[in-house]
Amino acid sequence: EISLKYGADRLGKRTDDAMRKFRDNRLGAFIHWGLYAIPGGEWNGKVYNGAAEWLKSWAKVPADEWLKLMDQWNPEKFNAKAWAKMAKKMGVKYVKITTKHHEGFCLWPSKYSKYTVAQTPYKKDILGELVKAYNDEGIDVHFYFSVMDWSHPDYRYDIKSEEDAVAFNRFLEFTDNQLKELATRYPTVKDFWFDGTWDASIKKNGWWTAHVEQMLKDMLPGVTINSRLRADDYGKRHFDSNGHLMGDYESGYERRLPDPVKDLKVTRWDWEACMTVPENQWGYHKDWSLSYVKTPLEVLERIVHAVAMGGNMVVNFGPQADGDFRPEEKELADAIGKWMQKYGECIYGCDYAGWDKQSWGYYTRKGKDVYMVVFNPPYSKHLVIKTPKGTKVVKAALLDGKEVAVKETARNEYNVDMPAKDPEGPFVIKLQIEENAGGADKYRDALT
Ligand SMILES: C[C@@H]1N[C@@H](C(=O)NCc2ccccc2)[C@H](O)[C@@H]1O
Repeated sequence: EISLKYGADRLGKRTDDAMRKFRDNRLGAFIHWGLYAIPGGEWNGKVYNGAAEWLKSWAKVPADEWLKLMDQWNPEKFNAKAWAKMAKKMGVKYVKITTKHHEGFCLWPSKYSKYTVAQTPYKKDILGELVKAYNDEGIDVHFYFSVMDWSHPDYRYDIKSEEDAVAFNRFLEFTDNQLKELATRYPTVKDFWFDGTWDASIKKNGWWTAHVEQMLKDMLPGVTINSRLRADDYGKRHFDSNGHLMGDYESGYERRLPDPVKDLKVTRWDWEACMTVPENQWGYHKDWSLSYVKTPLEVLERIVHAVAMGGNMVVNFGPQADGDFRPEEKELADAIGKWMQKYGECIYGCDYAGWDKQSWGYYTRKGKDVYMVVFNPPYSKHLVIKTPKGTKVVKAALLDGKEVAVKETARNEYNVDMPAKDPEGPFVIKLQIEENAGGADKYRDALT
């Protein structure tokens, strides 16, 4: 191992209550809301099929012209309580809100910028309304914060001169001030999820990323920080030059998930994935026909896949400029919520089970309970289980208590019957197991 000043501060998972809550929450929602919701992917009559929150970049709009969108920011349908009720009904335990995206527009009245809600016709503190509304519903609030800020003249993509260094140091101080402002104004925030940290300018200032994590943890004990903030002494990001995870959880699974067989290494640390419903739209885009849009079932499978591998999943919502949600997102929240209402015990507080994945779906585990989450029922009507050495399946039952037959078919192998009544969708079987069950069995391995 090489010595690092700005590498990982800790080895292994955090075990304190705040991190346990982060982990046990498992299911979150992202809210990407900013000026980009106004044009919704269209600029000067041309619709761009790239990510809508990057329209400024695709259409090559100068910052001062883009920020004029503030004059149109007046979400007359915005109702923070309604947003919080929708999140509650979906069954999310936390919501990550874009306090400031790459465009630099702040959803809170920051005194360090003139590009905030305070300088729009809406005037009011949207972030403050949302933090209160979600917290009142018992939902944790996490802050998304983009370090890269296209509105700020001192932002630099790289440091190539003394002038760059002086300007960027001013920018880092501005960023510190905004982060302290957020931590002071909204002390119930539970997490900071940093984005826009991939540029050389940040990689050359690993010290600053370590300082930000420490600054926020000093101000808000227990707060969690994502790995995407961090760069070490050599510019290595997420994992330091010794291969140790920086921050409190890996945040590299954006619109992708680890392979349930080949990538089991992720079960050794905490991680959180985030996903879009279209192929790649975080902010509101007026035309979702431009890419594939995932069905609620496909979103659900990704949620279960993440939890089955010991991770969290954050599902993205891109509210309209008027402050309402598009019908597809309302329907999605409703469908996921209905499933979570019935089967959420296989998600909340659950983790990687350590059993070999089978084709019918995923295992999750909470203490002694192992859950089978079935997405692909087999023609055989039997769900094959292969247990770890010394583990026996004692009983299997649906969550309403109705037992399903379990038959031992070989050493550590079982057939679990499909329920008699077609569940008509992904369903859960809860297993009662016995571990470290020793003793001889009746099976004989083949001589080959
Ligand atoms: C969580 C997502 N991270 C931002 C993102 O993808 N940035 C990287 C990016 C790089 C190149 C083209 C588009 C976007 C997106 O805008 C979301 O905020």
